[in-house]
Amino acid sequence: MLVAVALSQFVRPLRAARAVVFDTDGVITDSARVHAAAWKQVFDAYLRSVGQNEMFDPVEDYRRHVDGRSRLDGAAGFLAARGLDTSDATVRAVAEAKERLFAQALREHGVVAYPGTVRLLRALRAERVPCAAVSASRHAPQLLERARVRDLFATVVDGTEAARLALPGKPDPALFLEAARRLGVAADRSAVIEDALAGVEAGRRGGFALVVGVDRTAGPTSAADLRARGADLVVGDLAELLVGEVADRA
Ligand SMILES: O=P(O)(O)OC[C@H]1O[C@@H](O)[C@H](O)[C@@H](O)[C@@H]1O
Repeated sequence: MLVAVALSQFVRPLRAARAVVFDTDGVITDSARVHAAAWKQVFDAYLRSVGQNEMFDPVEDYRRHVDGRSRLDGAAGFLAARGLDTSDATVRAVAEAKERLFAQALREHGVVAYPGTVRLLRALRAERVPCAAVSASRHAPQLLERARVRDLFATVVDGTEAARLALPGKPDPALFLEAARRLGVAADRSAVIEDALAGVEAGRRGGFALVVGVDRTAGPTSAADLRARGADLVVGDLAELLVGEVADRA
């Protein structure tokens, strides 16, 4: 007797997902480094102005205090971590300066999508698994358009939507849950793919069936940190979620 076996293109942990929610900066588009560079320029100028010698580390400080958080939360988070002034005026001034630099960098250099992410998105589309893009950033729709991947997502929940709907930022799961709701699939049947520690924690707290951590920095503890915050699986590139690629860096 012949038995039909459905061959999946996806690695085993992803096969049960009926929807996939992607973070944007650093997962879909190569823009986390653009944010980090803009933050560094602004924080360093501020640190010098208040007589501090230890500058902003665009890998470690960014990962721990800024990545995945809204513009104001990121500014306040880093200043608080250094024990500096977190008054509304200072936080807003720093955040606005960063926004000017980021917008200028986008105009001058643009942004691209990671090829491995595009491969995964196309495979999900071929298997009719709906996908959403989520971001703390108000620039996310523009980034997705400029990287020519906007049409691969059924919905986008970005920083502007979060403000309009009064959704709390990551590590609260509200943005991811809103995305799953729009896709019409429960969180416990959906996967979240995130590179930020705050975002991985949000996926875990939201009760998602699978939380994939993306470790682009490959630092000494970066994969372990993603796991500690709740990642079930850590990959360096999203193509590793397709069969035939190596998945899950320990
Ligand atoms: O200032 P924006 O574009 O609204 O972005 C807010 C935040 O968006 C997050 O996705 C980034 O990780 C942060 O670095 C950024 O600060």
